[in-house]
Amino acid sequence: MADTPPILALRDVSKIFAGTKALDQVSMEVEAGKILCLLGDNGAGKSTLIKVLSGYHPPTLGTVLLDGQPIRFAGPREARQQGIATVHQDVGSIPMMSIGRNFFLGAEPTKGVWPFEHIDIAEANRIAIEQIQRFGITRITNGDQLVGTMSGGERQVLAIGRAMYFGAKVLILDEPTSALGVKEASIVLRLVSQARSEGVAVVFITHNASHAMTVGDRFVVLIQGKVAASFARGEKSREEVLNLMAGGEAITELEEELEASA
Ligand SMILES: Nc1ncnc2c1ncn2[C@@H]1O[C@H](COP(=O)(O)OP(=O)(O)OP(=O)(O)O)[C@@H](O)[C@H]1O
Repeated sequence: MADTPPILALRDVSKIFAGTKALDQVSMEVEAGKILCLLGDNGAGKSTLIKVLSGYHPPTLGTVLLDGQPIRFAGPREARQQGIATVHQDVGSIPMMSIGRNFFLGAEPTKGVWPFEHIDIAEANRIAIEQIQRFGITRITNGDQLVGTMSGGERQVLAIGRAMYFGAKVLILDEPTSALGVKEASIVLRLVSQARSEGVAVVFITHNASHAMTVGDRFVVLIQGKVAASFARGEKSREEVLNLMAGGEAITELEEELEASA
């Protein structure tokens, strides 16, 4: 039997903005049931890469492959329809909206027959609570509760759980843990590994090497738009990864400077 192609892949993708090469011949593969960590310092090109993967930007050069077939998304909606879900750090949730309404945002279950059809709030609440509880948020039991009362980690869980409930095949998580404390981050990391065990392909964008190394199967380090390193779990130490992310020399220079002044 032939090998199954990765769900999503980039082949020699470059993205050029008015003279700035944000991505320079990037190749990578996103596989079902695996967590691919995308690491890089500010300005390394992570946001641009997310936008290419999620259909916002067509690549200037190179190819995006979906299930092994070249594809040019017309826009983010088409990528979403293909099962590529992106959860941004601010998760786009509306604080004054209830958890149940937020979970469905426009896709609420309805009750009755037109013209008497109306949104089934009780059903929306029941499903939203069932899903967030499934992912470990057991303290919240009422779907009428406002999103604004949830912690940052809980909101991430709501957004990621929502994407999974609506059938995401690829989950692109943009810095999901960076604004969170240790305990909150661990709730999100647990959910990320749960998504993997349910067969979702996860792209985990972060500049936190420890978080990445806790859950990652593969790692891609971007420096100035280029893939500076690509390796599997266990192939590099945390120090090596940190060094790579910092561009190596900068950290070594700093260490020497600090040693000299000690
Ligand atoms: N729409 C755009 N027009 C012009 N230049 C852009 C555009 N988007 C990104 N860039 C440039 O591309 C480079 C990579 O930016 P990008 O935002 O992808 O990096 P990043 O790794 O996501 O950084 P950060 O973590 O700070 O968001 C930067 O030099 C940036 O100025």
